[in-house]
Amino acid sequence: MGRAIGFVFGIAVYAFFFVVFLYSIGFVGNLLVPKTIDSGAAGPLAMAIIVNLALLSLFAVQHSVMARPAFKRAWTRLIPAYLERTIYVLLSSVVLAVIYAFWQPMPTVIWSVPDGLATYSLLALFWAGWLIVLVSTFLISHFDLFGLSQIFANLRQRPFKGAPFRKHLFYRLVRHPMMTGFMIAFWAAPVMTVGHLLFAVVTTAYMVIAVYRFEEKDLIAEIGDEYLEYRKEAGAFLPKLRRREPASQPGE
Ligand SMILES: C[S@@+](CC[C@H](N)C(=O)[O-])C[C@H]1O[C@@H](n2cnc3c(N)ncnc32)[C@H](O)[C@@H]1O
Repeated sequence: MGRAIGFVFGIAVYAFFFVVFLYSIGFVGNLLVPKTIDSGAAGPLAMAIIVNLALLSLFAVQHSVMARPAFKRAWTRLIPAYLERTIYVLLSSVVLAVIYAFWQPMPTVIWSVPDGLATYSLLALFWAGWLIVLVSTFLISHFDLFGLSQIFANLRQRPFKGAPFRKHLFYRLVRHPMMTGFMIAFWAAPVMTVGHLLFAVVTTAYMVIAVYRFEEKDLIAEIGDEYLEYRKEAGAFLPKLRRREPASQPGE
């Protein structure tokens, strides 16, 4: 009975996450959803900056603290281990929903590209960014990342074996394609307002810090030399430029 409830809870959390993910696209892209990054009446600028920075900090703290191995070890003494990822996904989604609900618009326009090719190119980049994010989750293991494999293994009373370390497709070129996708989606805006720029700058800074300060340290501790070698082969967010080998001379 407990296992079935855990399974239904995990599925419900995944459905909630997916709605929040779709809302994120609308929020950042000013598309379809009722509240977007630029919608609503603007209040005092200083207050908007304080509120928005507090909201983004809330996400950074929740997302980074709960992902640390030491936190997970302590946390899983209080909750069933198979629900750890599900609860992480739930709280991350709730914090994102809070950000979208309380975000303060800062509508001064920084840039606005002319209609036509420039706008279409940025919109294509915007959608490409989100697609890279989604595809990357499947390249690692979508169902592990969002807790579904864990609740399914528990339902079947099987041990959960996490996904192996991956170095294929996007991950052959860059070590953090999901973050690259987010960065593209956040910066590729035909109309960039002060609020949107604040969001793009802070989230990009957070992703760079979180990757170098936390995620890669954990990966090196877990995988060791293989990850250190991988760092030489693939760039963090952009593919490495490879120097062409000089053509060998006759007789060499
Ligand atoms: C939200 S994902 C982001 C992955 C990566 N930073 C990216 O941007 O594509 C974070 C999880 O992916 C795992 N991860 C990172 N690189 C991986 C790889 N190459 N293969 C398998 N798992 C990986 C980390 O251990 C962490 O649990």
